[in-house]
Amino acid sequence: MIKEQIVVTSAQMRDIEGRIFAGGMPVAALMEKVAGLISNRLKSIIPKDRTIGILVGPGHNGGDALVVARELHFQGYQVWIYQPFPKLKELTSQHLQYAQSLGIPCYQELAELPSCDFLIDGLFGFGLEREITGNIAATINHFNDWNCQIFSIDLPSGLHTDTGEVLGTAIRATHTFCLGLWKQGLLQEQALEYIGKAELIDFDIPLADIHVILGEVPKIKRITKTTVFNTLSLPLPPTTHKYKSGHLLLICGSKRYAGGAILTGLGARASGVGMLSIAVPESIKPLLVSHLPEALIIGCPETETGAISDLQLPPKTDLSSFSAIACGPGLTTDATPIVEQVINSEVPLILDADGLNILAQLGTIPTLRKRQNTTILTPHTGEFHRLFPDINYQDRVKAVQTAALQTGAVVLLKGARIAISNPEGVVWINPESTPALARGGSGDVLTGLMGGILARVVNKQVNIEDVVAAASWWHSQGGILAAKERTELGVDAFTLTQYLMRVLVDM
Ligand SMILES: NC(=O)C1=CN([C@@H]2O[C@H](COP(=O)(O)OP(=O)(O)OC[C@H]3O[C@@H](n4cnc5c(N)ncnc54)[C@H](O)[C@@H]3O)[C@@H](O)[C@H]2O)[C@@H](O)CC1
Ligand SMILES: Nc1ncnc2c1ncn2[C@@H]1O[C@H](COP(=O)(O)OP(=O)(O)O)[C@@H](O)[C@H]1O
Ligand SMILES: [K+]
Repeated sequence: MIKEQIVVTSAQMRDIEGRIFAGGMPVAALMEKVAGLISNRLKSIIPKDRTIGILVGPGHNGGDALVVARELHFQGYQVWIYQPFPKLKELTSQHLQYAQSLGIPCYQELAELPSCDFLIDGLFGFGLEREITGNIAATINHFNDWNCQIFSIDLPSGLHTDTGEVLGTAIRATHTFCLGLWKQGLLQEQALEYIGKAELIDFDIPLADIHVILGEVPKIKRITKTTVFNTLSLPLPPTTHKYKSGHLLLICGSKRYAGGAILTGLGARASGVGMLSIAVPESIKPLLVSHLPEALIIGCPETETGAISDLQLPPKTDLSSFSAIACGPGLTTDATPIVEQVINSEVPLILDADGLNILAQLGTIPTLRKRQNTTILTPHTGEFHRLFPDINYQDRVKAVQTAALQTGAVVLLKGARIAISNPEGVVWINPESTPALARGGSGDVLTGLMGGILARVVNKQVNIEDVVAAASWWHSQGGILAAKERTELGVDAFTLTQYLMRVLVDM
């Protein structure tokens, strides 16, 4: 298990820390170690001639901040401390006393504060247990109005450690140094505007202690590069052939939405799948052939509205000839019988877009209960609500767990932080993405990419949720790379497909 993959709640973090202390590690020694690591990171970021304001809370988050203040003071930075609480935990109080004895200016009143270039937020960490109100809330709002960079220790003060919810008010950090293990709240969409750039400060928590509290296989994990690499099944075996590298059937597109079929096809191409077949309405077949010459384009009879009316596969082929099917982008809801047909097949299946809208019309849970093989659903929040009107998707982790449990499918909820669950409640969260992906068509690319990976590895004893996670990570990294080179406005869905391969090259 890799530390970067692990996600904890505040209760789990407290239990893990409890084991470290029970093992004999002195609390004060751990605080020195943690704060030493934070100070070193800060030294590498903040130029020497700058003034740093340190915000100190009543608990050990404040203690960490005071050790940081001391270390930066000795390194020659101009440092001041703001500590508005009447009562501090003992260790925190001792560090405050020592900082005062060193002559570091300490203030209790906002009005007295000098200006500064950077703020360090050590008001609250994972010990925040209730809404922030009154003076402290006003203080946080005041600092948010200062136009300077804020580094939060562990998490921005005011965020709920598990849900990322703002408890009254919260520091809007530009950087967050998460301590030891990733806190669940930092991966929730509602926290994103507060955490800035987040990084993990690894202070050597023994894996044995983590295992005791989280189990050998933790339920909630962050997707990392390693997850993806393990899933992609590389390098290719030297004696492979095209049918051993998977055969994906895409069912997508209509006269109205022809572009969606192209984007899904280009996403699938990037996966390296051995064989790609794409079923589309006959009238758009020439268009698909011109964009994807390597794919077998199956022109199907169409309805008056230009949707596929009959899945006319080539001779000697039926649905069971394919390793996986991805169905939905651009279909329109006129293709209902086609979606019913693939749901009734026994082939591993991804449903997206209109595939999901049709599933919702058919009745999500009873329809999926009939399926024997793997099903993956990839809704955005609108589609999720249509599929699961009774599930509250504010808590996205719980929402995907419930949806997966109810349907037996692997469920991916799209958004800034994609959450994925299998029916046993094992969750992956995609920790990094870019709003540059919030554009029409980028979901089609994801469906194709995921379909291709699924077809390649489905018979190789992989966990299906790992495939879904790998596709999500790869897709987001493609967006991040494209945005870096082309700005956040330069990542249209076609361009995104051109960056996917680059992600692997850089890996
Ligand atoms: N042993 C150590 O030195 C370590 C310290 N760490 C730090 O310790 C932190 C956890 O420390 P604590 O458990 O002391 O908790 P915090 O420092 O997060 O805050 C708890 C304190 O805030 C008070 N409080 C909670 N909610 C409040 C509210 N809404 N308004 C006013 N006061 C409120 C509590 O009564 C308590 O005094 C971590 O976040 C991290 O920064 C660990 O990460 C690493 C190890
Ligand atoms: N704010 C955001 N930050 C990061 N990724 C996003 C954001 N908004 C959307 N995305 C991603 O963009 C894709 C959009 O997919 P979708 O909503 O299906 O669009 P479409 O159907 O037009 O292709 C998904 O992968 C989603 O996770
Ligand atoms: K903090």
